[in-house]
Amino acid sequence: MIELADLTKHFGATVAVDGLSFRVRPGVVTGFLGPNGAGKSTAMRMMLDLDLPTSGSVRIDGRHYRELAEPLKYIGALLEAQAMHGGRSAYNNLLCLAQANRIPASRVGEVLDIVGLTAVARKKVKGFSLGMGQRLGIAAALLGDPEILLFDEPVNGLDPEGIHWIRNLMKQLASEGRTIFVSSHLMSEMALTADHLIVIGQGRLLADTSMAAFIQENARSYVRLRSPQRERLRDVLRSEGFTVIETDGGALEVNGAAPERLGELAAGHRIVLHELSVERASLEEAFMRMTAGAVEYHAHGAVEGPHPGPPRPGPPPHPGPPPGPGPRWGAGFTSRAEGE
Ligand SMILES: Nc1ncnc2c1ncn2[C@@H]1O[C@H](COP(=O)(O)OP(=O)(O)OP(=O)(O)O)[C@@H](O)[C@H]1O
Repeated sequence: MIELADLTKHFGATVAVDGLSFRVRPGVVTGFLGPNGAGKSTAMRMMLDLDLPTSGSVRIDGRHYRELAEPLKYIGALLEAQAMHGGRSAYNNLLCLAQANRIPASRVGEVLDIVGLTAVARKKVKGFSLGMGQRLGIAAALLGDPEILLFDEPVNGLDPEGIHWIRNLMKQLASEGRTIFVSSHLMSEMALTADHLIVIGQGRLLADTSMAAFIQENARSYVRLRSPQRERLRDVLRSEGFTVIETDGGALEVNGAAPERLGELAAGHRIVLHELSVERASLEEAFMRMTAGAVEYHAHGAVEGPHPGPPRPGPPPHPGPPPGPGPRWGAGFTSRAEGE
């Protein structure tokens, strides 16, 4: 379990994380979403004691990171940039990490096996592909057999096979009762992986809910119908109590209806249908709608809710243009970011 209590981080005038409070629970994959610059990486870095909070706290199984005698045995992380020694082999990189954390050397072979790098264990890391590097980073995160794992953008730049592998690994780790917390900008992938979602915008909590509830509450599912007898169909549907939206493209959209019922109604009135399709609400649509008011930068008019409705109140505007992204440190668990 990870617990954030009123966690706040300022970088000069930039408020990167603003009073965040939530819990990440074991046994499920929890997705961490937010537009660029929302504060996801900063929050994750504070979970790992790589950035110091300006105020508030993070507890790992009830304790602060610094109170954990052997932190790698509690929490492992794959951050965006990995701090691996390119001139050393995969095996030696992990062995150094194991020795520094009093983890038996036998565990190195085990984690290399889990991530499928046994065959290249003695090869220098500088020759590794992006996918191999990600696998090695995950091996490092798994080294202490921790109950809690953080993954910051784990599928960035990976091919479909690599993405599939990481997805299944995270699900497997969660099914073992571990706490899995993962950030990603790939909505379709997140929709397949996460059971629960934490959504932030401009450093503040926007949602802490199940994947299903988030999509249901923030996006629309509807049935689309096309017919050469459009007006008749519309009148029949309305007389049956359905809410029908007429689109510019000539289709009819019906919210919250079973497609079977609509098809039977059309057949009962001898109305020809050219299309009867279900449009399921997507995580991407729900995310765009929820965060439309909370993006740090976006092209004019580029971010709009996918369907009409009152705009949601977003957090107040950002206090000012932030500096460029801060330096990224890997999962070496030793260095603090500059700029503090
Ligand atoms: N070391 C730093 N020094 C100064 N500002 C920083 C530093 N790290 C992050 N920031 C700023 O804090 C804010 C949050 O950044 P952060 O990287 O945590 O967001 P993010 O949600 O992970 O973004 P992305 O999705 O683009 O990776 C941004 O405005 C960023 O420019």
